Amino acid sequence: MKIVISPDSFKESLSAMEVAMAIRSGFQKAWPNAEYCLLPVADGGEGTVQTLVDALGGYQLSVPVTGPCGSPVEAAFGLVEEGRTAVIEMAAASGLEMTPIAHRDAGTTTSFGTGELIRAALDQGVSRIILGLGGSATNDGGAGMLQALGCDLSDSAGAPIGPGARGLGDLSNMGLSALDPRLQGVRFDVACDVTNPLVGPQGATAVFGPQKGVTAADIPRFDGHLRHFGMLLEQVTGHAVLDAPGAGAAGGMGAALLAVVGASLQPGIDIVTQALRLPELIRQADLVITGEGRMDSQSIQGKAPIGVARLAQQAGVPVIGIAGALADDTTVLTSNGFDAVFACTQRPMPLAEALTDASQRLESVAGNIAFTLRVRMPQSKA
Ligand SMILES: O=C(O)[C@H](O)CO
Repeated sequence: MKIVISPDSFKESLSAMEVAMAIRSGFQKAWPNAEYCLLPVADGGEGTVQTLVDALGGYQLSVPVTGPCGSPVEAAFGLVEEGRTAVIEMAAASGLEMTPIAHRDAGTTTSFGTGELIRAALDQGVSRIILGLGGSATNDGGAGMLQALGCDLSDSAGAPIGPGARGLGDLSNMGLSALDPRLQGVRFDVACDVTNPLVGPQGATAVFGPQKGVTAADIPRFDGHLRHFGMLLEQVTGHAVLDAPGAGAAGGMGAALLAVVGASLQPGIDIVTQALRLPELIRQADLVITGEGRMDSQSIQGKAPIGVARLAQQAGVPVIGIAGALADDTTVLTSNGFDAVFACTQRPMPLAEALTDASQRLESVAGNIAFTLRVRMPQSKA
């Protein structure tokens, strides 16, 4: 039996490779002789650089940039294909995980550091940038990133706007004449973790703002700032961004990249699975297992496990999902490719407790699933 194990990370507790290894350990208890193929995936968010550097062979460079809260941080990006392609994760410079809970305020957090990371890649002379969007601490539409690349975003008095979603509220003018000229010679493939639009009920602020500290009262205001920003982007660049799928990824950074550097926005999982040759490997498998820290209705907006499940479904190979936590109504998952889904918390517990020992819990549930797969119901009782 050949089993492909392709999970995403369990955020804030296990890397994608650690998840894959825990699942394999559990399965080996019941299926010690199965052939296991561990291919951790990512969806454009945190873990994308590591996954692609491992798959394509390359190395990482670390540079100092501005963190989401304005203080200096070290952020790494990958160089693959003999240095011709850079792989950047916006979450490395402007991510939610690097932002302490008490400082998660999308009103002020900035994507400036992502722009600095892009500049560092340009310094290496790359001709292609794969930029992973997702897991951001920001809701600034990528305005900070554009400023770091030379874009003039100013208020009605001509002063540069301040950081974050609040700064965006002062935006009056956009000028691209001082944009880094090296951007013109670079192809941008943007790997989005979601397909949400920039604004509206499914937009960046309404759906992902709350996890970045946006209060219910601030949602309409910040959504309005992003709409104004999107309209200005459309006016200045001629690119339609307001309804584009993926424009709302990473706090609206998808929109800025689409408009200003003519990026192609693709589901991150598609870019990653192609690089890993996952479709081909799944076709040769008997069973596929995937998972993520949480699987719910947000997962179907382009998250990695759904991408893996759909590949398995297309290949006619059974696929099981394992998550730290699941949607109350799991039919949203079973009607989108999964044959079965399991949560690995066996009793109610605080999140902090669930995050510790996640590996053991995962191994234990994987073992139970594996033993269940050995059970044969007598025909008469089936
Ligand atoms: O960063 C975010 O806002 C979410 O991961 C969606 O892209």
